[in-house]
Amino acid sequence: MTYRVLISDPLSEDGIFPLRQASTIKVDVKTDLTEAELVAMMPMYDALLVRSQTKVTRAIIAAAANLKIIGRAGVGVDNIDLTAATEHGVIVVNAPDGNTNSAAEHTVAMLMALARKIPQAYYALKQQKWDRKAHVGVELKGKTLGVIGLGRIGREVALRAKGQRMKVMAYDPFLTEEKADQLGLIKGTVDEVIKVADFITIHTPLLKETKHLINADAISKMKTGVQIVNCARGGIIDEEALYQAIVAGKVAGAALDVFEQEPATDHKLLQLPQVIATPHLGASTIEAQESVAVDVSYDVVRLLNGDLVKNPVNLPSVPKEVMKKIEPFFYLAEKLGVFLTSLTKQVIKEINIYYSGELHDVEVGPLTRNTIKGLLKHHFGNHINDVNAAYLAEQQGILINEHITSHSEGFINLIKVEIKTEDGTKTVAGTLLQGLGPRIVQVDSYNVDLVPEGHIIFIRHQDQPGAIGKVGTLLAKNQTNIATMQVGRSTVGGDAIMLLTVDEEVTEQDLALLNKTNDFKEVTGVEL
Ligand SMILES: NC(=O)C1=CN([C@@H]2O[C@H](COP(=O)(O)OP(=O)(O)OC[C@H]3O[C@@H](n4cnc5c(N)ncnc54)[C@H](O)[C@@H]3O)[C@@H](O)[C@H]2O)C=CC1
Ligand SMILES: O=C(O)CCC(=O)C(=O)O
Repeated sequence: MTYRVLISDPLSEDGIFPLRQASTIKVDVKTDLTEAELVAMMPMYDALLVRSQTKVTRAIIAAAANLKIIGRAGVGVDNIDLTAATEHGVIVVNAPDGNTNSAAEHTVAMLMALARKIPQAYYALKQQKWDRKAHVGVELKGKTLGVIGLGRIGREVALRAKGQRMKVMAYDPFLTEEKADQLGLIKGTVDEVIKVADFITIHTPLLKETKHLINADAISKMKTGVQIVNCARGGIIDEEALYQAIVAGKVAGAALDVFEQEPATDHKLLQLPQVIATPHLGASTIEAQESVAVDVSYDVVRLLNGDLVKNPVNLPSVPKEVMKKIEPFFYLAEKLGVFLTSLTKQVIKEINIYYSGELHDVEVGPLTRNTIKGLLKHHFGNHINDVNAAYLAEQQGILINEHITSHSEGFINLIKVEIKTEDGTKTVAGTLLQGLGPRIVQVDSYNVDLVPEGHIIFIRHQDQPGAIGKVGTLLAKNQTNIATMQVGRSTVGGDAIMLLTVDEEVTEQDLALLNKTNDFKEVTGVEL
């Protein structure tokens, strides 16, 4: 099998060696494609690798029938329609660490260039103007740098600013006093930071909450003469508000690597002498480009080999050691879902999954996704996978609850799945027996011992003499051979179940024959 990978933005050739050397992968590099061209080409590709130029829209994702993974060689994934990717079961990965250093260095370069008006002086000198008065700057030493967003890049910038003997005050929703002390900086709220800072640098992602975080109101709270650096994302600063504040003399200068609309060649901010700018160059170093390309390439190779990816964006990442513990349960979880959903034709309203025994202290999210996949496979076929299982369930209005209990009913580990439908509640439970593999051990209130695979006939009936014999005789008429059989009953003569495994796929004729007798309350074929 050969997988096809499309690289639609310029990536470091040295960085994509993991793809080039994989014998099962064919790489095409085609840049500057329009959306329509991508829509037309995508059906033949299994993976798409981009930087920030390609806008991976819903239309492109919807057209990509074979697409399994989108790799973003960089941090920000705002050029990818994540909702559409999740909905279509396409995993998105990025390279969160590869360009941190380059982006931090670029920010510091912009900060220093801004403080000392280096680009303006350079530009004047190139025009043969030796004007020293016009380019008097300010020192960084002793000034306060306000850092909004203290993630990977923000932290590196803060440390470098301390090297310039600046005071650093930062805001990040995850910044604790302890962490701030360790880093030698002051923790503040956004308002506190922007009020005291002489220079402000932004390092958040562009989110609903951060869009126009720096707007006219925020600027009005800043010191007159403040200077602002944005090497994160255009759109975090309200560009019109910044323009007006610079013209009014409130903001003394701005250094911008990013713009709300890129490319931004004729932006009015660029007309202001107080604004210095670069065309989104934060990550543009040989080292960063090689590093991010290597990281996403390896993740594409991992996924296409059926392995776990390292940097998923639309799936929580699970540490390797946890994954090792829960991976053996994936099969069981999915089969419990398939089994249970086969027993009802009603719409599922609620799913409760109980994890117990040795599963009580692990990250069970991946198991839940496998269970949901099993439960909904019936409706969504191969379209459902780990990436979109929870999303699709949510879209159907199904309530999903995970319960961690210590009560494992005598088993070392137990997964119990309960669904609520118009019909009432149905449950199935399974365990992983050491050395023996997975078993279904409970169906509703009946204890059973069933290997969850193959062709199964599930029957609900009244406990009475001859019931078992009748099933054997009827199936024999269709030449259907029973491999194993189990019965369970609530009380003598009460409600009972039969679980038969048969050699071939359960046919409509088998079910029709059993149903015709009216001796059985429910007859269902289950394919596991
Ligand atoms: N100019 C360029 O070429 C590059 C730009 N970037 C951009 O830089 C930004 C930061 O990247 P990283 O540090 O790698 O990301 P990160 O994920 O490590 O850090 C982002 C931080 O922002 C914080 N944050 C989220 N919402 C916030 C809010 N409302 N207020 C304050 N903080 C908030 C998060 O808690 C997190 O600590 C991203 O927007 C990324 O796309 C990254 C690399 C290169
Ligand atoms: O690919 C690039 O050069 C942009 C890098 C960037 O903005 C990011 O990684 O978020």
